[in-house]
Amino acid sequence: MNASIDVRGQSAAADPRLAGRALKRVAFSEAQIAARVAELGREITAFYPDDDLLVLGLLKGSFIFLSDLVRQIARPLHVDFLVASSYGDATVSSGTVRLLYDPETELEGKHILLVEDIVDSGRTLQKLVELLGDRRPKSLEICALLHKHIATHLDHPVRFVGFDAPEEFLVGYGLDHAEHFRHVPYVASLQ
Ligand SMILES: O=P(O)(O)OC[C@H]1O[C@H](OP(=O)(O)OP(=O)(O)O)[C@H](O)[C@@H]1O
Ligand code: HPA
Ligand SMILES: [Mg+2]
Repeated sequence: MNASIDVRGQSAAADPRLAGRALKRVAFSEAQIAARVAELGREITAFYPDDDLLVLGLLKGSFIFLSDLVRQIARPLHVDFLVASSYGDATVSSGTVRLLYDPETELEGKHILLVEDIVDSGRTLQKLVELLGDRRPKSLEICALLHKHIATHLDHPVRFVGFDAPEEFLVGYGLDHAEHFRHVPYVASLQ
């Protein structure tokens, strides 16, 4: 295992969750994430004027972020999920975003907040924004924990961003590589 120690006070070496798999360095520690998620919750609470907010979590990657984030939003809301996949076991997008589950909730006339773990190539977001836009929501905003800022073809701004992310493949706090590392409580670069 690579024994590099994180400069932000958390180490990915000697973490029993990794089962001997190497991670290069911690990019965002548990404490940093918790503080930023609380700030995002305050920003989102202040942003929405009335009661019909539907928070749509994009699975699988957003499952931890979403569950932490909604507990920091101090207003009524509903939660539903979308499931999409494009990476499989790879560290680059396959280019095809497969929608595996579509929410049953009526979206028309509602404020929708789509919650993503990471915006990388932007393909996933672009496809979902087109799909959700067709359902005539009252508003559609995006909240992403991590944004690599390399997407060139996003029609819709990402209104709420947790952290600007390095151009490295990141895992932990919901993000996987070949389904490993989702339960790691910090975000680390793979290699
Ligand atoms: O901006 P993009 O290049 O499209 O990448 C971002 C998306 O890719 C990942 O999903 P993945 O296909 O790995 O599915 P998962 O959430 O189940 O891990 C990630 O969780 C985002 O949803
Ligand atoms: O950096 C990443 N890590 C995990 N999943 C991802 N999906 C797109 N980019 C990433
Ligand atoms: Mg994935």
